[in-house]
Amino acid sequence: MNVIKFGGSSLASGSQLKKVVQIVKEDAARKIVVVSAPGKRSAEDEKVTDLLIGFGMKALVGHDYSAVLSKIINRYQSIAEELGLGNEIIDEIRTNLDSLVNGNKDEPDYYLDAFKASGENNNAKLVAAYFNQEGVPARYMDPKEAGLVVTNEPGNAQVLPESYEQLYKLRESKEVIIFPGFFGYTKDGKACTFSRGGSDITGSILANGIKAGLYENFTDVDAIFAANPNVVENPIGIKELTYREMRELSYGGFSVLHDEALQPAFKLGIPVQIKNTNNPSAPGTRIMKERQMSEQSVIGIASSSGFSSIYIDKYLMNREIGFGRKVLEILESKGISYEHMPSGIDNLTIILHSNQMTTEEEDSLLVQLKEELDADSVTVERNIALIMIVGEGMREKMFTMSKAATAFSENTINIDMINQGASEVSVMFGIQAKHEDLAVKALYEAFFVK
Ligand SMILES: Nc1ncnc2c1ncn2[C@@H]1O[C@H](COP(=O)(O)OP(=O)(O)O)[C@@H](O)[C@H]1O
Ligand SMILES: N[C@@H](CC(=O)OP(=O)(O)O)C(=O)O
Repeated sequence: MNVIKFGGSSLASGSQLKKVVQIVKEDAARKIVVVSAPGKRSAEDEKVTDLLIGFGMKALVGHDYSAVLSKIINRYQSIAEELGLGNEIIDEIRTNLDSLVNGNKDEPDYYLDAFKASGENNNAKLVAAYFNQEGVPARYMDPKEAGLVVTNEPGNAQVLPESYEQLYKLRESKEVIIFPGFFGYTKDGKACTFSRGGSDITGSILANGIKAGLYENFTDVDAIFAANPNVVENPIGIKELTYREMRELSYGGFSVLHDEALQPAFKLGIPVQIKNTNNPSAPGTRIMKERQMSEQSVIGIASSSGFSSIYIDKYLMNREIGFGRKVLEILESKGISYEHMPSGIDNLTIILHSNQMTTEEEDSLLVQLKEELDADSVTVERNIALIMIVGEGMREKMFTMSKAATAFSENTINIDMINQGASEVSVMFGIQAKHEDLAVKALYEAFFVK
């Protein structure tokens, strides 16, 4: 039995949904279908989730939301009309959207999460109606009824372990199950979403819960490419990846699969297959425990921006017992998480997501670090991008670092930080964000073209 997830791009219009039903019909193992909210039909289009956030924000502060609400209803309506579905489903969606406004505004994060979750929830109902019309017996599944329980962290929910056992019973369904992605319910019954792009996580959780043979993730590209196709022209497609490689690449910026979406499948060794809804016969990319090794040491190059790098310098730091603990305690007291912390004898760099602080808060953090640590200097670099080169084969090949360093220097890109993960599956470079695309192109050229 397989779990099959369709992303927003695969559900953006009626013609996309026609492909989806065809794909599900082709393989009787495809019993659990996870759906996102309708995504973009073109580069300029808006995702229904983004429209819902706009709707929720306006409703929260009492502003006029009628225009954005009409846009949302029109998205569902145009899909329903294209598919020849009756008015019933649109009436149901309209009633649901109207009711969201009356949620509890005393808890703004949960209030907004109910809006966000409705995008996939209403779409799952629409997709189930369409499947039945097309002769595929299907049933919408409410995540609450299914027992998908999550932590009380709106916009960043984590699955609770008891969910897996509860979800196992979905195997018994005679009909194809249409399960809305992106959210679950807290123990006290509130809808709570995963982070953005989180329908991928739902698919993986369900794959674990029903002990699936395969988790198929359908999107709008033929494969996971060795570099972001929006940066590098015609990058090569990757046939196979290990879980570890994919984890590093999706963390590093390969937005095609959410970086939290591997763990549940990985725990049971369930392979994940990325496929293209618009070209389902393309083999796609398979992610699994082990892969066939090739001559190629590096398998992918990822990048992401929006980081700050705080540099702390103190003579004899290496001798000072508890120095690292003090640094981390200061971050913890401010509710700040850090991404990486490479260190030298007398210095330490902390890489963190810039969006955790305003510039003023960052300045006051620097003062606090300097004073409480009695540091010689504490400085910050903003607008840092992280570039990651990833590949299991890097452990054996000694020249990877020199090749990367040459690519940077030939393009006069200064490396602010280097961090080799303990797993030796990746190396990370911190550079000025303005050089991000150039760095990816240069590394792609060095490892895949030359
Ligand atoms: N290395 C990569 N390989 C493939 N796609 C990538 C990569 N990096 C970024 N992407 C982008 O990810 C997109 C697919 O992810 P997403 O938009 O979340 O799809 P969906 O709507 O199916 O959830 C692709 O269209 C592509 O632009
Ligand atoms: N619709 C949600 C969740 C999601 O996973 O969407 P998509 O599959 O289109 O990335 C979002 O936009 O964040």
